[in-house]
Amino acid sequence: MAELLEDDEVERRIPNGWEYDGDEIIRTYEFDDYLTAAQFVSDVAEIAEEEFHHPEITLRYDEVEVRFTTHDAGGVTEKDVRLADYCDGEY
Ligand SMILES: C[C@H](O)[C@H](O)[C@H]1CNC2=NC(N)=NC(=O)C2=N1
Repeated sequence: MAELLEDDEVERRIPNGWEYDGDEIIRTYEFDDYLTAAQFVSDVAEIAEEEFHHPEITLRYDEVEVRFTTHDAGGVTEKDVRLADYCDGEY
């Protein structure tokens, strides 16, 4: 099972634009329209399935909120930080 990262390591490792609330890392991506936002959700879902590590995603009219935590470990691990990078790459 993936090891939990210490708080200071999470803060240091998460990409710009991501926040850490102690249990999850969160980023809200902004879009010009709903369908572009929905396509981003689809792109993230594909990566999540490939990596078998799934975020909580909230799709709104012109933004998408992505939340990662590792349920099996009860907090943030290397997997979450890595997937955050992948999401930024799709944006
Ligand atoms: C059984 C367990 O749910 C699976 O191993 C995977 C599926 N996707 C997952 N996604 C996330 N975010 N955390 C997990 O611990 C996780 N576990």
